[in-house]
Amino acid sequence: MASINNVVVDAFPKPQRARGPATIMAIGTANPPNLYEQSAYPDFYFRVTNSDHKPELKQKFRRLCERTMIKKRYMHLTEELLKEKPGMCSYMDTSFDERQDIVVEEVPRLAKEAAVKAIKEWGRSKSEITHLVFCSTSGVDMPGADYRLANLLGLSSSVNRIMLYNQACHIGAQTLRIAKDIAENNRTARVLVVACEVNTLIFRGPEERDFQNLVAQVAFGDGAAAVVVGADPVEGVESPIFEIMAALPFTVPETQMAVGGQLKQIGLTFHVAHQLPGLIANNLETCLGEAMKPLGISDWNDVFWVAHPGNWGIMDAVEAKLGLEQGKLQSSRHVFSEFGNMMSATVLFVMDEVRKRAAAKGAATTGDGLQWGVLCGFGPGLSIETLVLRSVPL
Ligand SMILES: CC(C)(COP(=O)(O)OP(=O)(O)OC[C@H]1O[C@@H](n2cnc3c(N)ncnc32)[C@H](O)[C@@H]1OP(=O)(O)O)[C@@H](O)C(=O)NCCC(=O)NCCSC(=O)CC(=O)O
Repeated sequence: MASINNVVVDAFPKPQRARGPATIMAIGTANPPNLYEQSAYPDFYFRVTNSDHKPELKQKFRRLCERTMIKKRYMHLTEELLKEKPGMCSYMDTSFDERQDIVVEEVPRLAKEAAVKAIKEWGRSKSEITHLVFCSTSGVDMPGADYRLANLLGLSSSVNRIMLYNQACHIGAQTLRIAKDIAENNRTARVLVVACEVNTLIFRGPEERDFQNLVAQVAFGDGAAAVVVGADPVEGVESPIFEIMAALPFTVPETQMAVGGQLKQIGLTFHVAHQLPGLIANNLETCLGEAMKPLGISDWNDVFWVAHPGNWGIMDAVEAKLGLEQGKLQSSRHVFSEFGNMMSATVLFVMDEVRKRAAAKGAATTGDGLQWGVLCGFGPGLSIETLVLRSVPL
């Protein structure tokens, strides 16, 4: 009986484990064409939501916009489009369906723009993409945005699709953790990781008593990022950018109220606790210590940083708590100020910025001249994702 079982088991193909670590081989990003200067946003927002009769609230909103330190954001929504959808401009009207109609189309469309760029940089045929790991906080659908994206790109009908909806910011780093597991356990796997956020669900009119809604309106921008991950790169064909040496998730106990949102008939509501910067900063060192233990690194200035920015206060708190030199979070601050918080896609934009900045200044490695780096994602849970990256020579 045992030998018959062995024959049956042997008949199935066994995935071959990779020799080396999962490697990031390409990064592509995309944003919608509509650019909003943060300094002009209060005028736009109060006009389209018919709220100009609330000058004090508008002044408060203007101060919040300034406090974010965001300069620009990109959004799918335009004044023309919003005029056709008055429910989305109100504070409390039932408007889920009209929001959903937009994101079902726009999330895969924007994702495709980023994915096409990543596949082009990767340099191999899209038919060689074996896995698609897609995350988005922008709506839900059946079949999902992963299905639509696979069709738009013309991926193989046997591509192994994974769709992660409604997780917010840390999921960008988490998709890389999932891709690492896939790539290292399947030597020939080539994983297209895509994070796409079209924050149409969050846009709502202002209301004096709802501070959390005002905060949600000042910070989020639309963006998509795509990354190709695989192990054992084919020499002369695939070019490594970063290797993913370790990936550690951590859920901070008793902090589920720190950040989160609810999908409702009025859209996606969002809340952030005032304590969030401190909570992240106070727990990050434990995560970094665990992740970096095999390397014996405990000075966080000895590594390059790819951190989800969250907001300006979070970056200030992390810098202060970990004693980071000014400039360590330069790429995070740059992406936040140029694009706003694009939730899951943001950390992948930061990774792109780190390698581009390194190349532009003639650094010795993709990690700003350093060998080792950390990639951090923060989101509801409170969830902290920590990845250890190794750069490659430039
Ligand atoms: C909006 C912010 C600039 C606010 O910054 P601060 O927290 O430092 O605000 P502050 O203390 O200076 O206060 C600014 C103004 O708000 C008022 N204010 C503060 N708290 C208030 C409250 N609970 N109710 C009413 N008003 C309040 C203050 O009195 C002040 O008003 P006045 O001006 O009248 O004096 C910042 O939180 C931000 O950039 N947020 C971006 C969104 C965000 O945090 N995203 C989540 C990141 S987490 C993430 O990315 C993970 C994920 O989402 O998954």
